[in-house]
Amino acid sequence: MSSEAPTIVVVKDEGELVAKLASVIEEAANKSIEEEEIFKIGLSGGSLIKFLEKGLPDIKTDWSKWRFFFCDERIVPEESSDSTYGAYKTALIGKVPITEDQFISVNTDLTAEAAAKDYIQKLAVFFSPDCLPKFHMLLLGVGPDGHTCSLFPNHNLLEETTVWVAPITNSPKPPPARITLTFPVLNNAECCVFAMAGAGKADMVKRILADKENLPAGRVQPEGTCLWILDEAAGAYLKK
Ligand SMILES: O=C1O[C@H](COP(=O)(O)O)[C@@H](O)[C@H](O)[C@H]1O
Repeated sequence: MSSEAPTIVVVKDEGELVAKLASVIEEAANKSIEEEEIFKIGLSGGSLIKFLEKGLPDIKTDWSKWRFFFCDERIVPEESSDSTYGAYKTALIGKVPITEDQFISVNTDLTAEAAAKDYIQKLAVFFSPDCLPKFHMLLLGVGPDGHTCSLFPNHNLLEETTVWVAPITNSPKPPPARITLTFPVLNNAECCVFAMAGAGKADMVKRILADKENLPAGRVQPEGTCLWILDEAAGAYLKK
């Protein structure tokens, strides 16, 4: 695990955050495509979706080389307002030149346990089964309790080291059934990026980045780089 401190970038407002996030993604995507002919990016849900809806259309890239994975997903029908895949389809299809088959989606017709196993099989098509998946980039959020992906404080999944993707059926935040990438996979990524805006995030940002409380999002310390992009409101309690 890297002991490097994360890089923290504070920009003025949500508009600048969207632009910065898009430029970071663009650079990583074009590098990966040049080197490997593919860009493997993991998406979180929640507030990140609207940042990507606004920022991705401006990216200059070979979109056909992108593959979108899910850092976590809720076990609900795609039509549900809780479905992360459903939200990304609405946010991105038709606005960036990508197709549904570029999303490696979770089979939410299954139970959480079966869906997690099935997603591991889907990942194994893109990553060697002999070692941990190495995503080019994982885009992450932080909930009000410090959770990231569907890794919640004091939950036994925080200690899960045997599987790439784990089920959870007692999520403290609804809906209760979800699947999530586990810490070994998060921390094997080439780059993890947190993007957060608004005063509502400020206290949690301070607890993780300044006070270094042992909260799930603070345990993301990847092999590669870790970048936090904040607007001034979210970064308000960090020392200048
Ligand atoms: O439930 C979830 O919450 C987190 C944080 O969402 P936010 O709206 O507070 O940014 C999200 O990263 C995760 O993917 C999602 O399932």
